[in-house]
Order: sequence, then C-alpha cells, then structure tokens
Amino acid sequence: MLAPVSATVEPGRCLAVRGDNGTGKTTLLRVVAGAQAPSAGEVRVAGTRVDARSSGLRRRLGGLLGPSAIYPDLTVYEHLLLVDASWGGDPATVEQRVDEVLDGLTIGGLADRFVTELSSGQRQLADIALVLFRPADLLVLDEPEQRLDEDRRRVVAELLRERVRAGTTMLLATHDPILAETVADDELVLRPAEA
Ligand SMILES: Nc1ncnc2c1ncn2[C@@H]1O[C@H](COP(=O)(O)OP(=O)(O)OP(=O)(O)O)[C@@H](O)[C@H]1O
Repeated sequence: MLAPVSATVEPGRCLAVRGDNGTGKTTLLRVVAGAQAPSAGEVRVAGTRVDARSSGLRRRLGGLLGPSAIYPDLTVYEHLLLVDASWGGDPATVEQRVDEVLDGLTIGGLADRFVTELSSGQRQLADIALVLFRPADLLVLDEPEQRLDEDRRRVVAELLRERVRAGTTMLLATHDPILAETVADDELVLRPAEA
C-alpha cells in the first residue's frame, strides 16, 4: 500500500507529502500519527517510537486525518471549549482564543451552529479549527484543502505558514499547489508501490 519511503522532518519545518491518488499519503500520515501500524519499518517522533496510546506523544502531536468525531448536540464553540479543557487551556482566555481561531478561519459567525448545520467546506474549516486549537509541536495534516474554495485555501495556507514560523513542525499531505508553495519548506513525492 506504500512504496518504501524514508524521510525526516526537521523541527520547525514543514514537509509536504505529494503524489498521485493512491500513492500512500494518507497511509504514511496515519502511520506517523500512530493511527495505523506499519507492516515494516518504524516512525520516531523526537527520537521516540510512535505509540498513539502515549499521553506524552498525544500532547505533542495533532492530526487532521479525516473528519473529526463530533457531538451532534454541541455547537462549534462548545467543541472548541471541550478541546481546550481537555488539554488544560486557560478558561479565563478561552472565549477570546475561540473568537481568534474562528475569525481567522472566516467562520466566526458560525460559532453557535451545531456542527451538523455546517456546509461541507465550513465543516472542514471547523475541523481545522479544532486541530489548531490544541497544543501541538507536530501537526500531521491530511489534505486540509479538501472542500475549500480558493480564498479559504489561501487563508488556511497563511495560518499554517504562521504556525510553522512560530516553531511548529508539520507534515502536510496535499494536492494543492497553493498550500504546498505557501506552507512547505521541503517536499516528499510518493511513487506508486510496485504491484
Ligand atoms: N482501508 C484500506 N484497505 C485496503 N487498502 C487500502 C485502504 N486504504 C487505502 N488502501 C490502499 O492503500 C493505497 C494508499 O492509499 P492512501 O489512501 O494512503 O493514498 P493517498 O495517496 O492518500 O491517496 P489520495 O490522494 O487518493 O487521497 C491505495 O492503493 C489504496 O487503495
């Protein structure tokens, strides 16, 4: 499912993972995030083998690997509160931080909607907000551009670039040249596995 590949992402840099459909971008990201075990080889994050059960790793690593789990009776705002409380965020500043992240992603007006009341692109932006709202020094993002129009892709690209500038390490699978060019420092191109 994934041709042999070896890559290193240096701290504070973004590696774009590119390649045609089916070349294994999602598989690689899932393995890096510990969501899937590799059939061979290993992944190390900061020198330690990946173990999704490790609370230390989970505190460091945020992943966008498909749609997030949602509570149908919580609003977008309440989902962010939940994430923040789970990771020990400061309740005194959370309201302001929620406004910032949602406004930054152009969905400030949707804070009081249930997630089920969002369009598919708005849902994608809400999922990105949830990932950006948690502490992470490594972000593993699988095609964050999905279902976004060109303006929103540019907004997301700038926000992700800001995170990298601020020191976050990033592994970014993308088909979008805007994201790759704006955010990535380096590129890994996957080739089809031999049949
Ligand atoms: N659940 C699964 N069971 C079996 N094979 C799978 C499964 N998910 C993916 N594959 C196969 O693994 C290979 C890599 O798939 P993967 O989803 O990682 O590719 P991708 O590069 O992310 O593709 P895309 O650009 O279409 O998102 C493909 O050949 C795919 O058919």
